[in-house]
Amino acid sequence: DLPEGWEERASKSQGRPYYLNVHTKQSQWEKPTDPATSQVRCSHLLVKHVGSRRPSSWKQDKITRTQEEALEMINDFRERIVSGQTTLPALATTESDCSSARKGGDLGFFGPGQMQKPFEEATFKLKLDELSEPIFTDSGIHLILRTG
Ligand SMILES: N=C(N)NCCC[C@H](NC(=O)[C@@H]1CCC/C1=C/[C@H](COP(=O)(O)O)NC=O)C(N)=O
Repeated sequence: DLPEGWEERASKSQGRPYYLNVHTKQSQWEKPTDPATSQVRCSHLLVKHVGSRRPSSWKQDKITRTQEEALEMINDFRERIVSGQTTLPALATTESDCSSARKGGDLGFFGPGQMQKPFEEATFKLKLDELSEPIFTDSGIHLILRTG
């Protein structure tokens, strides 16, 4: 039978089973041979505000914008990505208040317990290549793109 963390699911369209990683909700056609990983990968764009746990960044030594202004910026950025005018990695490079900006927002792989809960839960819920709604953490307001 299947290695730990995998479940077999009947595919409606293809008339053959696919396999679901119960930790990351990712699915695949190939029958798994290894235990399911609980690691996911994402890139994010963070806009900090005066209420952020660390209201400072590579962009701005003292961040004074309000949470409301940060949300307006995040919504504008999200529109520009959804409309295809730009991409999250490109925008994160110049606009993100996180040091990951220098890597297009890439945070690498992480598992449960590493990131603040709202961020972790949002990332695990996203499908591959899906862009989140604005996500609020103590760091500020994020857009998350699931990449792995
Ligand atoms: N494992 C990896 N790659 N790095 C460790 C991340 C530690 C983690 N960080 C976060 O949860 C915030 C929200 C999501 C991303 C993130 C990035 C923060 C945001 O900036 P800050 O509020 O710290 O100034 N910058 C770096 O940590 C935490 N448990 O505090």
